[in-house]
Amino acid sequence: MSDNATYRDEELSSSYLEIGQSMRSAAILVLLAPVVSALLWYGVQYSSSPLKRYPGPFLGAWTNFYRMYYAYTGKMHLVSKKLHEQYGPVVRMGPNYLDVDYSSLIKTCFDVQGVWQKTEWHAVSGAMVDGKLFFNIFSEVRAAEHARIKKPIAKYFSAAGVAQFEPHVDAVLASLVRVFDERFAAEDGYGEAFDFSSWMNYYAWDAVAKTTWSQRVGYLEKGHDFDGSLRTSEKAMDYLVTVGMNPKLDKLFDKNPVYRIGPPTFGAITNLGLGHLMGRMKGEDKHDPAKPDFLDCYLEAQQKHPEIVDVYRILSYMLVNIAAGADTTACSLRSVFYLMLKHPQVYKRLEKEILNASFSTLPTPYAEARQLPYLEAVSRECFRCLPGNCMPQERYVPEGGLTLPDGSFVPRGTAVGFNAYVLHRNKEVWGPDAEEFRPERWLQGDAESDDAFAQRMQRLNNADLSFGAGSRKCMGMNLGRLEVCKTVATMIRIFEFELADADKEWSIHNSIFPRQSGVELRLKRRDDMRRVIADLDATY
Ligand code: HEM
Repeated sequence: MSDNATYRDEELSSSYLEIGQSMRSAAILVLLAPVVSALLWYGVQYSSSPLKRYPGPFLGAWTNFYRMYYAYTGKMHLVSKKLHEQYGPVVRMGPNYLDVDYSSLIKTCFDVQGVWQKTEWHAVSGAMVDGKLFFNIFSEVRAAEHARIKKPIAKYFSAAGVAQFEPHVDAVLASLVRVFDERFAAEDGYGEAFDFSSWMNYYAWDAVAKTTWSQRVGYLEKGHDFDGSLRTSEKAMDYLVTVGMNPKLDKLFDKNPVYRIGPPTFGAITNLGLGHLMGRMKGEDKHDPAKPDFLDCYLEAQQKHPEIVDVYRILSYMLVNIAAGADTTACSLRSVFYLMLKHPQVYKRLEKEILNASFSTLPTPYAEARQLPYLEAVSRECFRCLPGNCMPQERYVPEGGLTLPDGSFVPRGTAVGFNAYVLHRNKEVWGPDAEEFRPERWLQGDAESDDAFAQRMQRLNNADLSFGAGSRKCMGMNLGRLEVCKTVATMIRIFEFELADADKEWSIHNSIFPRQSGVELRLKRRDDMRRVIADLDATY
């Protein structure tokens, strides 16, 4: 080969090399461009954010994936608490989100007019109906629309309104007593250990279904999640808390118009509700007219407000009862039994109060159970220690902004969140024993004057977020309290309880509702109760 030829070959291969290199560089540039742009975008957002002054975890200030991860783990309440211990009352946990531990702001941020709107976190639980987004009373974030759909049914949730549903709760409670007696009481002494956590779910779901359309779902009788709805509900809540931290992702997963990826839908319960609604409208859904249910009330609301209440709306009212009223009540009942039995002196005192009361009948009428001050104190302490909603209750700062107690100014459009689990442990509000389970804090002290007690209660009530506050306060609070109070009074009157393993701790997965598992109990029928249980069985 000549020198010339060699030279040309080298020249050729070097120009190929150059072309190859520049193509590689171009490819790297193409690949890097989005990353660099994203970093630039994040950088500009970060450095220009008015929330930059607030402390918090580094990643939280950059991306919502930080909160999303902890929501997914079910430990958000513990993470928030730890961050507040580290950083103080205001923690920036998201690019546009401040988690605050100031109960003095509850009145402002949870206003009764609804100026402080819920964030899109809640809207993730909206559903697609005929290609349109449909929001229920919980998920509707627009204040005016929320007020419009709430108005026709609000009165049925008042204390007097829910009193008419008590016979339904009695019927399901009587079944709970019978099922517990048959399955878990021994002839003499305590029976086998059982999973109280699951049974409270069965009970609460059956009870809220019964108050809503006069029929249980059937979990108590069957003794398991026979139609899969309880598992579906857990998955739907897991989805809501996780994707709710990054609501744009909801358009990809749930509201995707091309292909819906998830979460699972409440098919079985929706069909059950729809069946009752259609049946009732045709006069085929038999129920005792002397025992009205929510569905009767919603149909009455339709008569009075036909422009607001159509068939879809009635179904939505019914389903929100189940979604918002079942797990919350189950969680509250688990808390009462677990925390009370973990503190034997509390159990002894409550047992004494209940056994000394002479109830006119069993199940204990709510009007009688609510007269027991220690029972009320124990329930409130349980709501405080493990609130039924352990995720932050979020609102957008409206026009005019918000001045925090430290004097700093938070601009309009910022999301602020109040986690009841954190606020209920604030030592400045609840005292140095805020971390302790101490029902006595809800009672008048021996040396405390009436005035001082009233003032202290006022302070505690103002700081209590167990049922939310303002225009979006829990609509079912009166029913939830009725169920918890009479269930505890009835069960303790009829049975003695103990923890299967006094040293074992429960586990909690926070998915809005703090789902407790591992609450294993044993029970024993009280000596004088055999006859009463037989009578209950015959009556209900
Ligand atoms: C002890 C049991 C209960 C607890 C601890 C509880 C707790 C709560 C909390 C904290 C909220 C506010 C959530 C937020 O703002 O993000 C709420 C809202 C709500 N709850 Fe309950 N709840 C209970 C029982 C019930 C029951 C039995 C029903 C219905 C039958 C119900 C229906 C609702 C509804 C409809 C809302 C939305 C209210 C609105 O946005 O206007 N709850 N609940």
